[in-house]
Amino acid sequence: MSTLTQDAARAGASVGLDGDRITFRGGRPLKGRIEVRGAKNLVTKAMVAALLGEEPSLLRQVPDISDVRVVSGLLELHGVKIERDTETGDLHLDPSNVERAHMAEINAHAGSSRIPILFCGPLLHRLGEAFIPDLGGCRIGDRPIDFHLEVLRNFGADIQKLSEGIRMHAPNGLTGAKVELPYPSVGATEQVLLTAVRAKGRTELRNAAIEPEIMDLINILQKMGAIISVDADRVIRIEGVDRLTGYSHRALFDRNEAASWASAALVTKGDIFVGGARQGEMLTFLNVFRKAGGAFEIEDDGIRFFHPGGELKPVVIETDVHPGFMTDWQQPLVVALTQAHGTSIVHETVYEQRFGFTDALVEMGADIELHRECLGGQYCRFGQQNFLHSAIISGPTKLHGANIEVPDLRGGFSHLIAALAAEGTSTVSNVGIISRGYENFIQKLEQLGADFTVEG
Ligand SMILES: CC(=O)N[C@H]1[C@@H](OP(=O)(O)OP(=O)(O)OC[C@H]2O[C@@H](n3ccc(=O)[nH]c3=O)[C@H](O)[C@@H]2O)O[C@H](CO)[C@@H](O)[C@@H]1O
Ligand SMILES: C=C(OP(=O)(O)O)C(=O)O
Repeated sequence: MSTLTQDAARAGASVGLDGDRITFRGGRPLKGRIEVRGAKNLVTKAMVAALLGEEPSLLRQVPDISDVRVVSGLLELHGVKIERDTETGDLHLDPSNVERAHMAEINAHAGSSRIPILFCGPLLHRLGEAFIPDLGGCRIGDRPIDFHLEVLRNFGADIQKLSEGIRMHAPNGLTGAKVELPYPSVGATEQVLLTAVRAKGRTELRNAAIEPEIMDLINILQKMGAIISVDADRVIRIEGVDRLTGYSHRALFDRNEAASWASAALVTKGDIFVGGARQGEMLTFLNVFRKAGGAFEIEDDGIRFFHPGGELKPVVIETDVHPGFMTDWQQPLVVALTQAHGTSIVHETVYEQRFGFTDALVEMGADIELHRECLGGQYCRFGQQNFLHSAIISGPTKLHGANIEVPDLRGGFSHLIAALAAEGTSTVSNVGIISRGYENFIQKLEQLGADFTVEG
């Protein structure tokens, strides 16, 4: 069994997906209402933040996704008591008895998610040492952790790389530092936040990421007693405090899931009301969605995304850090762009290998050419290298059914919606991965009228 397949099986099993393969009969518009709950990219970090508190925390709107299960498992190994109500989405985390966990038990979670690297600061504060297994997450580039390790060294951590995982100590505790990131990495910014809040003295972070999920993590840390200020020029300042309490927080909605369903509505000529979606965090997406010919209506309790009839239009997009066009929105939108009249260009500047999913779309009839050059106006780290990180999509092209294998989370969702838009029957395998970030996607597809069979 390949590691990818193992990931998929683990993810699928954890959400009760009967099989790892779905056969779709395409051509029906997706119509109806679905709900999105807390963001995968916030909830998992908020769970780690609970480790820093001296009292229990309550996180609300937690989705039933496999990344949440992986992080719950790791927290439990460290003695955090977790109670979960999947119906309401309430998650109670009690960190009163944080303890050392066995390396072998932690290693059982190796390759499951990227979140374990964020345990470093909280565990160093609580226990003086931490062991971090090899990370997982989507294979959409090399995804090094050099910024994280550099940040932790700046705070005073002593780091040892082992054949499996990383071990670290902080014999003299952790002390605030001045840090400048080479690139506004989401994870490295969170690393600084989760470490600095209880470090001795002040921390100044330059070139920080400012994604909405990071702002919501800052909200949580402030509720716990942290002192954090955010300047307009990507500078975050943190004054370390001696103790933090628990928190009670309603998690920010998953804007990436919402954008994915929006693209599903566009490509299937459908009409989807995404309950829980909000305008503010999706401004950049909504502009592009409108330029591509999609329509939306913003309500107090969600956003209706629909194909208003007429032709879809080509767009030029460069993915970027917030407030730019989020890289996680790119893959589902590319499927819709195969139906636009004209040539679209997508320049991926966040990950060097995020177009692997397009092979399957080409097999289904899409006209997509990948290029090594930066096909966009902005500086990109991948330009002078051998990475196929720009795409030219010419449309409209009829999509027809095919047998395809899901490569990663967003690529997988893209394959589902391509199969739903295609003429004829498609079999999509390795679908368990999709449960990493899309709660109850099978039930949601059913609610929206998709025609499919889950196979064992
Ligand atoms: C669980 C989670 O929240 N995942 C999100 C998070 O991933 P993640 O936090 O892993 O993404 P980063 O923002 O850190 O990565 C951005 C870029 O920085 C590079 N880099 C990062 C760290 C490092 O130590 N060295 C380095 O070179 C990466 O290879 C990548 O090219 O932000 C990404 C960018 O918005 C999203 O696509 C992911 O959905
Ligand atoms: C890349 C993603 O996630 P992760 O960082 O968890 O792999 C994603 O959510 O699209």
